[in-house]
Amino acid sequence: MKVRTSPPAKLNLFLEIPAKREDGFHEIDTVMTAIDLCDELSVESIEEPVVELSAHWLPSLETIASELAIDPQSAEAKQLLAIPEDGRNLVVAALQAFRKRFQIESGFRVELGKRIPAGAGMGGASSDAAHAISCAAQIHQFSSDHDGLHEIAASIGSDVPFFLPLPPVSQIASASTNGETTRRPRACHASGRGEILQPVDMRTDLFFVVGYPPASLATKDVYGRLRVPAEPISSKGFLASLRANSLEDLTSLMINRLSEPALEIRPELSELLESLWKSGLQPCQLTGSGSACFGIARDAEFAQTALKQLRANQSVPALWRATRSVAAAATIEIDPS
Ligand SMILES: C[C@](O)(CO)[C@H](O)COP(=O)(O)OP(=O)(O)OC[C@H]1O[C@@H](n2ccc(N)nc2=O)[C@H](O)[C@@H]1O
Ligand SMILES: Nc1ncnc2c1ncn2[C@@H]1O[C@H](COP(=O)(O)OP(=O)(O)OP(=O)(O)O)[C@@H](O)[C@H]1O
Repeated sequence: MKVRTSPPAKLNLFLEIPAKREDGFHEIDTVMTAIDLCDELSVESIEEPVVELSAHWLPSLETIASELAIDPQSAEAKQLLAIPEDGRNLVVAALQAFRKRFQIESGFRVELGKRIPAGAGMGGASSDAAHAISCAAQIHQFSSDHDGLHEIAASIGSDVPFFLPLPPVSQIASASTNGETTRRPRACHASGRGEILQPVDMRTDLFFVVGYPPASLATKDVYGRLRVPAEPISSKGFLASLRANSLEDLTSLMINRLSEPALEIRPELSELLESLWKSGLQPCQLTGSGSACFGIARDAEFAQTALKQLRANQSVPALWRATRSVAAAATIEIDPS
């Protein structure tokens, strides 16, 4: 059996880090939405007890390198655009964990088409891993509610559970019971290490322009430079504005506590942020641990206008994408071939 899905990227609209934990990770207080910038994943069951992955850029490595204004044969491109095909790829790690957990003898053959840049703070690898788990569950006829799926996801990475369907309401920590709860929301509040998820009722779509510069950032390095705030800001006010769809309030309430350490490592990100701001996309900020930055547009048309302007400005090369909020969890199609 072969199935297909399109793992989406995510943006952190709000990210505060209230504390460092004993286990070396940090407590986070974040609001994330998935966006319609998606990879393409196909997963097929095979008899051999292995996980085989082949990965490539969409539409091609050359096109992506040209947008980033780098030579596709250069060492820089090799470092920035490398996609591991072995156990370092979170898809392989997730499917191996799935086979081990459920004692599955057969293996998987996976094809991965990448559009989401890595080391971008857009959760691309995490989304691929979560969607691979959902595909494996579908192939082996596990319910998408199976407890084990969230456990496998959390063991692969802090951002991975966000991209699975949420557990039924009774299992969601302090879930709202007023009908706004859904298992495939466009936005979630995440706490703990990132695995305690609560859906957020976003009244309308949000529109964005996202920019990824020719520079990646390692999540570990960015957290490593963070100074935990003495007085963390709660996401409560931000969540209230998001529910009320009050874009003006969002401007003053948006925050990413990882911006400061990310900008210390990559000061050139300030130019990317400035160009987003100048094109009228406000508020704008870094997503996750960077290096991608985004700005909010008032509607889809404004996002397209800003996109054209940003692409015309050759002095700040980046993968610029106009995008909108979508559900994070997989919709899986059965491949008839
Ligand atoms: C920045 C965010 O993207 C915000 O959503 C996430 O917190 C990062 O999640 P992620 O990339 O899935 O991170 P992981 O792969 O679990 O961890 C990578 C490294 O980031 C740091 N890390 C990550 C998550 C967290 N809550 N606290 C941390 O301190 C740890 O040093 C860890 O070794
Ligand atoms: N499926 C995958 N696609 C691309 N890169 C992957 C994948 N799995 C593992 N990697 C490796 O993981 C590294 C970080 O990729 P990832 O997309 O997780 O970073 P990120 O954009 O910072 O996401 P996050 O916000 O989850 O930290 C890459 O440099 C790459 O070598």
